[in-house]
Amino acid sequence: MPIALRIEQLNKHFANGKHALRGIDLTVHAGEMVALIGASGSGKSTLLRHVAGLVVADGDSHSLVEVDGRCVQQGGRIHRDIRKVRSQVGFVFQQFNLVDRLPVMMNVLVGMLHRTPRWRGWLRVFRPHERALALEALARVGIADCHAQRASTLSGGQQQRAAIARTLVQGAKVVLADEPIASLDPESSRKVMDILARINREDGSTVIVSLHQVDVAIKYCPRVVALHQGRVVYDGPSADLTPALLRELYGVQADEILGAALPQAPATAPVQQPAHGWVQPLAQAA
Ligand SMILES: Nc1ncnc2c1ncn2[C@@H]1O[C@H](COP(=O)(O)OP(=O)(O)OP(=O)(O)O)[C@@H](O)[C@H]1O
Repeated sequence: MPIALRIEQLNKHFANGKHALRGIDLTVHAGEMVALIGASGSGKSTLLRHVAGLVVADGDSHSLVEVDGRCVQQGGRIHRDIRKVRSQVGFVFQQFNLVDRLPVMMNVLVGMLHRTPRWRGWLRVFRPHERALALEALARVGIADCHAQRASTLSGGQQQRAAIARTLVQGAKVVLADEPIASLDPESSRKVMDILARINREDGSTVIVSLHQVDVAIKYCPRVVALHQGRVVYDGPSADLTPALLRELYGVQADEILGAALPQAPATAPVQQPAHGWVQPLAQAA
């Protein structure tokens, strides 16, 4: 399988001195569905934003981020052809990032702007076949009947599905979803996760989704990457992520990411080390 995402030696200090990412190395193959988990502040959003080229790594580093073989940023500098790479990367935000006052259809058509002449984007002139594609994308996410409504009139779950439809018309090979279900009710969350899984399965898109709760990650993603204080502390099969291992990796923070669905293991339960995947026990990572 070709490599969809390559991250090497990624370090990030913010201006306030916060060391948000610490030596991240990560390779994701095309067609994988990967969950990024970790407690609040562990660096999930920061990592995804580096992949999309929205945040730049430390300037003095030897860092590299490549998507689909193309450089996003290297050594703390965004690549000059970033627009080409960005067209391959769909970003789904926790807060949907739709334009409230515009119709749903127009919000979805925005995903096509990278391949339409600029004047058409300004004047919002889209061809019938482009509108048909947008409608098809809305049908795939189950909200075609809402296409003429203003985005602000949709429920949170519907807005998130519209945001996913936007990545569909974009033709993104890699979909980054940053806590896409964090502000949704359980039923809307299930629908959004089902849609992401379908895009991965049916279109072969690579999906990297950051999630707060490990039960959702295990249900939908064969591979989990766990962050703790800006480091990867686990990278392996989701099936091997037992509550006991999570407690070993996260200590008192484990309950935040365990979610309600997993049985509570006694804190003293022996930890089964998986055959592979356990990157660095917390005690050694500190
Ligand atoms: N622009 C910024 N300036 C300073 N510090 C930042 C900035 N963005 C993020 N941070 C800090 O970097 C760390 C990682 O933040 P990040 O948002 O990536 O975590 P997260 O795992 O996505 O958290 P959450 O699950 O709460 O969204 C946090 O300590 C956060 O406060």
